[in-house]
Amino acid sequence: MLAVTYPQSPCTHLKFNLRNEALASVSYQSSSGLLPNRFDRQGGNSKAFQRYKLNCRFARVKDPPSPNLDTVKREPHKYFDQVIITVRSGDGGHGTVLSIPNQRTPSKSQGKHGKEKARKKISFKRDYDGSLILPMGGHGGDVVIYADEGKDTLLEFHKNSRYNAKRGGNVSAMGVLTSRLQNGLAAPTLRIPVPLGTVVRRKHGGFMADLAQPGDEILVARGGQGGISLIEMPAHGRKEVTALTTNVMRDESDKVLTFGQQGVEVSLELILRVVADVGLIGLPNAGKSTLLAAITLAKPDIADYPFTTLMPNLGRLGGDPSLGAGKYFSEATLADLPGLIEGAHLGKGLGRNFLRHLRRTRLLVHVVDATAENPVGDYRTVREELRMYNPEYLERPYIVVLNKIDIPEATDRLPSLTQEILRIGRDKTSSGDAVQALSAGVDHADVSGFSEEDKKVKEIEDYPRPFAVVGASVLKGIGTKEMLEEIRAALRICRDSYEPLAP
Ligand SMILES: Nc1nc2c(ncn2[C@@H]2O[C@H](COP(=O)(O)OP(=O)(O)OP(=O)(O)O)[C@@H](O)[C@H]2O)c(=O)[nH]1
Ligand SMILES: [Mg+2]
Repeated sequence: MLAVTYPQSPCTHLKFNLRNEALASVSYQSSSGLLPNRFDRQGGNSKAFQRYKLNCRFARVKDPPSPNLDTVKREPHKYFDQVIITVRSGDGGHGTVLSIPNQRTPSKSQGKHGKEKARKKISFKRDYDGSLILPMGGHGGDVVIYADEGKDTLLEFHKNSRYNAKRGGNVSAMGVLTSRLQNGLAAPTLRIPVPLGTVVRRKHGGFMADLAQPGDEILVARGGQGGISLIEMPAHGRKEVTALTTNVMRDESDKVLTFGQQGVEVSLELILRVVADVGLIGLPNAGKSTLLAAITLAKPDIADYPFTTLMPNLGRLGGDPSLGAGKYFSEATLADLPGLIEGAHLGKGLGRNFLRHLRRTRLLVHVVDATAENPVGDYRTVREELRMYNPEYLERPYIVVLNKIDIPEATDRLPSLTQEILRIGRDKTSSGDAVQALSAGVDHADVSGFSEEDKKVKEIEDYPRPFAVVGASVLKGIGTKEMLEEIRAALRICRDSYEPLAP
């Protein structure tokens, strides 16, 4: 079934079956009214969308509208970071059947020159052991997938999901064996570039490769071998076809074939895991994209509605001048991820799809909107989502940015919010992991005097406290310098404690 969207009415989805008959037209609004059209189009895993999907399977439109195909555009696939492609390596080129040319014995009358001429005629290509070398069909093209720094997304694979390598060339000559016969041309390798951090898996099989570094590559389909050539020899008054090698293909009647081997077709799943040093997380609208735009050259979409960011944006942080040029930490990559909401680990919002991008990050920057109704509750929600998705993410060093402190209401709350957040999580003296090294360097606020309720929550919230909590307005540039210093300091420590990064 093909889902199409009319550009004029972004909330309308028309379902078509393969014969292009419309099955139903659906229009819906989110109940909260919060979700913008862009989310509606992309957020197919929202409950509302799934319910409608089920309903519309049974609904048939009596008079299917005949859409003007020029105005219909395919809805972009929501899983931009996951795609299935089919690749096929090239078939091998064919060999041929050749006959030995007539080699008349020179007569005595031809003299010395005649004998030499006749000898030249039979100087075919021979192997080291003297056996004849017959030309082979060209090797079919292999298919290789490689990591390319110039690629950012897998989107193009949704438009083109089939890749065929070329077949090898046939042996061009037919007929008589000569010394000049060439092998068929080998087909070039089909090289498919993918972004760094792409994992290649067989569709119905296992893991094949993790293309994390520039130049990483994997041969996913080997081209077919070129067909061999046969030689026709006169034997007992009739001609018999003989293969000069034992490595031959035979048909059902045991006849030796000169056909090249067929290429192979494989379906592959490509999964993009963003490779970044720092992952920006937080609820929708917290200001993650604004933060990225403030400290890097990236230009992500920013808007005052949730789910503005639909796919991760990457930005590069300039080198730390205090370390000097050429020092081991000169820059870091930041990934701004779509906002997480409660239930993200179950696939709500856009969350689950993107949570896996955190896997390759060393440091998390958790952005909290300090003007929100309950910033500490929001903070907890996101921590809880991380825990539900993968408890290891909770152990990852992180910094909390209390954002939007340009608004007076947030400025007033900043000290109390900072205190509250610093009280959540594992005590710096409790046994821990490498993150403890980070916590040890932090001058945490006074955490004595927990209430009973706090103590209970602490049991669940058994994760390290943030490396730092900073107040900032990334929009107005307030506190961004301090925030950057904290990010850099944390990254320096991460580099020391977490080499090499787990794949
Ligand atoms: N007053 C104020 N507004 C801010 C600040 N930072 C961001 N905003 C505003 O908050 C809104 C959301 O900002 P985004 O950067 O798009 O938020 P986001 O976290 O990337 O949102 P999603 O992509 O939806 O997850 C925009 O209108 C920003 O202008 C800030 O420091 N102060
Ligand atoms: Mg954003």
